Amino acid sequence: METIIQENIQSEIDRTFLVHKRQSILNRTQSIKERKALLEKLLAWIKNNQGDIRKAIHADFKKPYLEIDLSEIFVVTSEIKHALKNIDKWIKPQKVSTPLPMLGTKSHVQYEPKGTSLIIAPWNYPFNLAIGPLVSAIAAGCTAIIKPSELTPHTSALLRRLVAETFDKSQVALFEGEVEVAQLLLDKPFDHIFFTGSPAVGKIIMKAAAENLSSVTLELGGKSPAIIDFNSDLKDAAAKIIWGKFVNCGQTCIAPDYVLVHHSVKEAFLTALKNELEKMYDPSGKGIEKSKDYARIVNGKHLKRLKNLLADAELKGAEKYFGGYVDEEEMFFEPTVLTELSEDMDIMQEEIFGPLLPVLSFGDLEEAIQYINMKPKPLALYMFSNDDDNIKRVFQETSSGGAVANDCVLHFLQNELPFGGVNNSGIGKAHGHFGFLAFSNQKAVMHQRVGLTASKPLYPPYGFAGKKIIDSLLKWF
Ligand SMILES: NC(=O)c1ccc[n+]([C@@H]2O[C@H](COP(=O)([O-])OP(=O)(O)OC[C@H]3O[C@@H](n4cnc5c(N)ncnc54)[C@H](O)[C@@H]3O)[C@@H](O)[C@H]2O)c1
Repeated sequence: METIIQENIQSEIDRTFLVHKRQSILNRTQSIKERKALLEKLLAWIKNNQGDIRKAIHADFKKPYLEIDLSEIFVVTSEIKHALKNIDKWIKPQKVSTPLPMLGTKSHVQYEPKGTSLIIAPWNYPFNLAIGPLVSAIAAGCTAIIKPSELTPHTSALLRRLVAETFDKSQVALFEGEVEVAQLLLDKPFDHIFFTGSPAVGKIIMKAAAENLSSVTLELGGKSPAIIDFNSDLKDAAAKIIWGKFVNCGQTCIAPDYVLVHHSVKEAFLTALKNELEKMYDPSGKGIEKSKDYARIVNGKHLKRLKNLLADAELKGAEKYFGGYVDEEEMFFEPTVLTELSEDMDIMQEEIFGPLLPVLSFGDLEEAIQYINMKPKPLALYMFSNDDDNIKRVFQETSSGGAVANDCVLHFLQNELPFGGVNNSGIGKAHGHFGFLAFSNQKAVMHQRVGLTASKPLYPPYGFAGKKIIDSLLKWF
């Protein structure tokens, strides 16, 4: 039975890929007006179905409506509006200047759609991370096949409806399913693969892409640090870290993974963390599990993984400063702050991706910088300080996909910035113009008129005239 289903999906994938291959060639002459029309249709669908989007994501892991509106819907609608506003500018061929040895020629960069694209999305922002990259694919003129996460079935079903009601199958298609479906898709020679997920699966994707030399954008994860300098506004920093860490129940790729706080303000910072946590998630004092503003863990497997991280840390000497309560039936995991950490704990090696926050201290900034530089490069780095020189120093002496001073997570909303990681946290960039570039081939175009080779002196049989030209090139340029 399973084999028959597998064969059906296989033939459906084969057929869809072929259709997309043909369409992607036609798309080379697609007008900007056509691309804008597709984006406007997408925008209208989202506006008309906002209630259904909320319901689907909430059904998957009780994400609060306000968080859905901000981090799933607004992020995507602003991405679409930004593309609609800028697409004419992005598509325009870019003239380049002509260096002296190239006099007599004329050159420009032409943006052509890469062609067929595959978008593989994770579960943690299931709408945003499937549709956000689709906006860039459409803006660039690519066809797209989306493979949403199997862990958020309500959102996946909604995405299927969105695609069916908005696009012609030849432009955008969607395949739901488990890992096997992703693997069948990955056998196809896509022109570009845009993957969002874990570094471990990112490596599998890159290997599969290598078979066809498909280009890739890998939006991965990692351990993003937050540094609290001795002179920072502790109350403000604590509030921002509590929000950045516990929004979406800590299941955010750019959540601060752990905190490095200057030893002189550690106790005051921990007190501020506790105060801010209670203010946000337990204002009535009835317990955080009663809060409607706190999401749940996506499934039992992840809940168990987080419980194991906590147990391993406690076994090796970590102390719970706050939290630790778990209700398995409700998939509730209380926001938990840990101190007394050491490097042999799993929690200090793996991306946490849940509501556990280790707080470590450092003596001077050099120590914090060295600690970060010993680990794989993070997706984001947050620096809370009142000293601009210290901020500048940390940003210069560490490497991360993004960096924010005196806040966290917010850079995701800034469409003018490239979003993505570096090495272990990702390859390539997304959002706005950078997303458009990810799905575009930057074609080098030159027109010869009377340039270097026009009178053929550089061709064999080599003679005096050719030698003279080469000699002067070497001498003067
Ligand atoms: N950089 C970003 O923008 C960003 C955003 C969100 C999440 N993330 C990262 O994603 C991870 C969490 O999401 P997840 O658990 O859904 O990630 P995941 O890597 O387990 O899965 C992501 C997608 O890949 C597919 N997949 C899983 N195993 C596969 C395999 N062997 N072959 C082919 N496809 C496979 C899944 O079906 C899913 O659609 C975290 O590491 C997080 O940091 C990164």
